[in-house]
Amino acid sequence: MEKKRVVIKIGSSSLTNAKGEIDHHKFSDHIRAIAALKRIGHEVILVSSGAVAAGFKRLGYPSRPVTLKGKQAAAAVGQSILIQQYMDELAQFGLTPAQILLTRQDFSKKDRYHNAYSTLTELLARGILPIINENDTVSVAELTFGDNDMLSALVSGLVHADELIILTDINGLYNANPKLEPNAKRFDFIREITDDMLAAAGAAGSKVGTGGMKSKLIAANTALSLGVHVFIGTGQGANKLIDIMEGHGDGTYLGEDLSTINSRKQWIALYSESRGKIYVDEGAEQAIMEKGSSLLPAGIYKVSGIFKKGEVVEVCGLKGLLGKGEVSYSSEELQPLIGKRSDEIEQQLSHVEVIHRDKWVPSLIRSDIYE
Ligand SMILES: Nc1ncnc2c1ncn2[C@@H]1O[C@H](COP(=O)(O)OP(=O)(O)O)[C@@H](O)[C@H]1O
Ligand SMILES: N[C@@H](CCC(=O)OP(=O)(O)O)C(=O)O
Repeated sequence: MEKKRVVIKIGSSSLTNAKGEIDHHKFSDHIRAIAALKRIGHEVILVSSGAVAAGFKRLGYPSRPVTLKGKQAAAAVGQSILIQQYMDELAQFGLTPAQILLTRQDFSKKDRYHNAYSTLTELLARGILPIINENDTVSVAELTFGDNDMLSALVSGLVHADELIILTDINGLYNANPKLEPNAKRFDFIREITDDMLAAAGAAGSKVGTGGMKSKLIAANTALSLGVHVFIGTGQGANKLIDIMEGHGDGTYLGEDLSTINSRKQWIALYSESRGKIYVDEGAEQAIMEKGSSLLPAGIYKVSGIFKKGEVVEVCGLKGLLGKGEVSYSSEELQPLIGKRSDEIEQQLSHVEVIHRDKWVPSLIRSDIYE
């Protein structure tokens, strides 16, 4: 079995009840599953929500506070309750947690980012379970991660994780909120997050969760763009995380299975640096995205940047980025071919494909989602 680095995000609704207490049954279930995943050799980093949800009752609030100072005070109380619970439960499996509270600036400042990376890798090398949450008590409202879904996506990129598992109170993404639409259908596998999916993803389903499915999808999009596979769903029992890793999880898997694409395509998708951009019309977009065809000069209307034959370029459609591929022509050779029909240039060239389909990787994110 290949050892993988896995970030697991657990939402408030999967750790606490609506009264502002830890749900011991759910909590123990997660710990058993994490211990089982570590036992078979995977590296695990936990992003745990639940500080506000576990703390508000002790502060005398009847429900999850809505004011900033109320949330920050509840998080300060709840975070220690949470970590104490983690320490007690993990000890039964001989595991030790490490608490890491992060703010937005820890990602945007280069030195802090590198320090966080070094600390996390050192903890993993020593078999510790890092447990990350946002440093709610000092976070300024406008500078927060938004929610822990986005924090977990950024962490998964920071540590170069193979998988991000977002555990929640529902078994995946549906085409409508199933708590409101009983006939909603679940997606088992999604290669690309579309505008329709984002529109169908609604708000939080419980009194303690924040963000709902929409924030999970936006976070998943970020993780996919960082080369991390994502699972959103639920499960029960000690084997639930192992099942998820083996592809039998109860939820939605997102992203292309990069293990099935060849290593040239993998390199193009994840590591290559783009040297230029090729802009294509609707017909060409359809051909390369839906029909699995190679890119031909006829569908190209603009080329930017300076690149050599064999370098990687981005291909953009009318709405944004479509993917990346290795070009068969330099930018200089390509300019006079723009818009030409294949039969017009066939005589002069040994082949007409600008990007051969074997050297083309469609994007996992659609840039227009952010526009
Ligand atoms: N299209 C959808 N598919 C699945 N769940 C959805 C959808 N739209 C909204 N939801 C809601 O999102 C909730 C999960 O988000 P949230 O309550 O924030 O959980 P967590 O505390 O785990 O972050 C579900 O309980 C569900 O009610
Ligand atoms: N940092 C907050 C988490 C807020 C949050 O995103 O919660 P959730 O939607 O349950 O993952 C806390 O610990 O309460």
